[in-house]
Amino acid sequence: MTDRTAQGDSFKTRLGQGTLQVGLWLSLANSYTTEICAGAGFDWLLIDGEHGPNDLRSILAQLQAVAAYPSHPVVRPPSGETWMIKQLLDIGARTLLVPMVETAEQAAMLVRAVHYPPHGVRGVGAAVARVSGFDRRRDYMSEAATEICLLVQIETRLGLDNLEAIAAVDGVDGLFIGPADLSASLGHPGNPTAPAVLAAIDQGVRRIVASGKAAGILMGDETLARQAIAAGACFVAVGTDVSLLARGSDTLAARYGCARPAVGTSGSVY
Ligand SMILES: O=C(O)C(=O)C[C@H](O)[C@@H](O)CO
Repeated sequence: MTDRTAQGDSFKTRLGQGTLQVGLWLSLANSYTTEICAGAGFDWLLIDGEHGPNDLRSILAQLQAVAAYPSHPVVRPPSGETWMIKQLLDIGARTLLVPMVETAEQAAMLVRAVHYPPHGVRGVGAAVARVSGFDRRRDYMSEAATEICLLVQIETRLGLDNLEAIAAVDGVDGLFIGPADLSASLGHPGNPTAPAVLAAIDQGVRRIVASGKAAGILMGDETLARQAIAAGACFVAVGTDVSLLARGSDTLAARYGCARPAVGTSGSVY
């Protein structure tokens, strides 16, 4: 697998240094479009198994497609189930973004899920898995702990309340604010740009940075993305494959007068 870990320049290393890394969100669940996006040069690419129609095999195909490029793949499972995490790590995901983390206890369970005993509960099967190069990497078991990067999503009122306790969990490498879910949890569903939500996002990013952990976010609006970066966010997804295709095709259709009118009035930041 291609990664910059060997050169001491991995996504995880740069995360620890607070170096800005710009990403793209991939929800199309397709290795062909993922490869197109990998060629664009983003620092990282989020393969979304929570809301994108992915399964283990489609995530595997996308990891294989990205491997030829320097962009670092981050995989989001639908939830933080231990068995899902084991399967994703075995197919070669090094960095996971787990949605809906609300307590320190939940974060500690996730840390245990990504590590082998005695520090965790990850099942041992790397010898037959892609992550070890099918046992051609004999040092995988001893190196896994330093390579794996665990990111958790803060996207509810309870998660915000417990932010410092979650950040204090050893083994959590970064905390990522989810504006869509957070806006719903704060009483503004479908409106992540409501002033109260934007204030909570700004405060959340600053609290994560103050905790010493890396802060991340998805923000497709450039002004808001740059505000998050100014507040200290260092892994920032700035758009989605879906919106690039949808807005690009809308725009082209409109130029020839065949666009369908948009429905509804609420704006999206994605
Ligand atoms: O809550 C959020 O925002 C996220 O977690 C990202 C969304 O899931 C993303 O799919 C855009 O809606």
